[in-house]
Amino acid sequence: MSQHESSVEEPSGSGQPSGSLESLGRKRRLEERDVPAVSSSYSSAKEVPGWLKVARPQDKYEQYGQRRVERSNDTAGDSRYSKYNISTSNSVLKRRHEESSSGDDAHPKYAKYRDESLDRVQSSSSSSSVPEVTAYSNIEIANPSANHREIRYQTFESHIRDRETADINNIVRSHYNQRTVHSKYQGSRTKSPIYKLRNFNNTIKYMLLGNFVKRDENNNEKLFTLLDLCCGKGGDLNKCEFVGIEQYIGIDISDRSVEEAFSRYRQKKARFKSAHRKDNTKYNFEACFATGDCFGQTIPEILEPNFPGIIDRTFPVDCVSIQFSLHYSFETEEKVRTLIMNISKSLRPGGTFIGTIPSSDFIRGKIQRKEYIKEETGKKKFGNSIYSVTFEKDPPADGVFRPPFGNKYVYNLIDAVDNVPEYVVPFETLRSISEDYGLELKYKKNFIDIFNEEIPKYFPKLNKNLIEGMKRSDGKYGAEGDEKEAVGFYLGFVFEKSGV
Ligand SMILES: C[S@@+](CC[C@H](N)C(=O)[O-])C[C@H]1O[C@@H](n2cnc3c(N)ncnc32)[C@H](O)[C@@H]1O
Repeated sequence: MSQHESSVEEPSGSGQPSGSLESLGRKRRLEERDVPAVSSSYSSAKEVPGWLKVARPQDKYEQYGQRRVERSNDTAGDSRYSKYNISTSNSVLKRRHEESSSGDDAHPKYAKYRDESLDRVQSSSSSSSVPEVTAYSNIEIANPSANHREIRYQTFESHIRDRETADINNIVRSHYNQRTVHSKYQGSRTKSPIYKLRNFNNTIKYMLLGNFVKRDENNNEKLFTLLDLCCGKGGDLNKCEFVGIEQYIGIDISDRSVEEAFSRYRQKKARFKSAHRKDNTKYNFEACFATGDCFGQTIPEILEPNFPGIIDRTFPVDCVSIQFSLHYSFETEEKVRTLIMNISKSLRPGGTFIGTIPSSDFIRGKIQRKEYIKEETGKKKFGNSIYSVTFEKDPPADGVFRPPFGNKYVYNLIDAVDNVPEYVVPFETLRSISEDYGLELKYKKNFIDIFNEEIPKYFPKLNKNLIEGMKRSDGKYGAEGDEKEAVGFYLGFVFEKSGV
């Protein structure tokens, strides 16, 4: 989903002065550091930054367990990786944009901007449903405004062939790759029909991250770190500056999105690091980005080939954030367990797992109250002018999905998500699996309630443009009409890693 498409860039400058979050100890740590813990300036794939050139104990990786990855194994002889069956060759560091060109159905709407290679999804039998792991560091992104004149706003539609037969990873990757390319040319974001909705969703994420991303006050040695799973185009980078983190690690399956996220980060990265003169319009944290499948690979499998030593140097982290994405994992129990294991093993005790997902309570209510229509195809559908949910199979009359995995629906959000398959996330199942991995539920609330409860506190803290972008027709702030129902489809949650 995506409102998820929160790739909404909020208006620039929404990074909040984080002076209140800075303890003296932290300032000292920053001053004393002479090498960044996660460097953004890897000039080539072969160069390993100095801070990573350390011996690392093998058992650090063992906490993530063993996963099978189908790809060429050229790591023979390196016993550290044998249990993950992952490649350490430089070949995996190559950008993998060479999805072969299909030359298919050019859409007149943005044909001139078209990257035809993005249209085709790979066949479901292809082993590439697990992406090759790619690190992003030294990437040149053309400035689109230099090449194309902005004429009018063009709403987004994806063009995915083989949609019916392709597997979810391929559909999702193609969709978000196309979305990323399109967003460069579509015109001013303020013209989007869901501009207000995006601002609303961003505000919710500010509130969740602002309230629940906490540094480890008992450990002055560790840098304040956030792992952003399914990070998309880096729509939450501003929020990370807002909460004052020191290190950011972003992973997404869409290589175009990861490229874009890195490009955005690089453009706003503060050049000089000084605890005394902090430029709050810039990113004062270090970051790295990688492509990977967060539901099918372990975090070391994704990160280590590109950033050797990163697990030992930067994990466990203080927060794992997964925004508007977890529902894609509910295709199978195995995917959900892989994801939750990744999250739990990445977190320090007391660290938080923060996410936003469609609410199974909301979906159940719609079904129980029979607030749906039957399409000509016989499929049941609910929604309004902004969003729609179309069930693949008849939903259960009581709205309780059993078994809790693989309950597919197609989600549509105007100008953002174009009929992409998603899966119902029965919240109790998420809670129970999370508990299996030592994650305890701390907070769960519908978006409307989060907004109403938190807005008095956040109104003075957030960027003015973001707030103004939520102005309703009655002069108040928040969501209204069809947008209100569309945002009410979502909930925010927070789990905490148990232990000391
Ligand atoms: C709606 S977007 C959300 C992006 C970002 N979290 C935000 O809030 O702006 C969903 C993201 O999930 C990513 N995604 C879906 N399945 C994934 C997977 N298995 N592994 C990694 N990323 C995945 C998509 O590529 C897409 O960028």
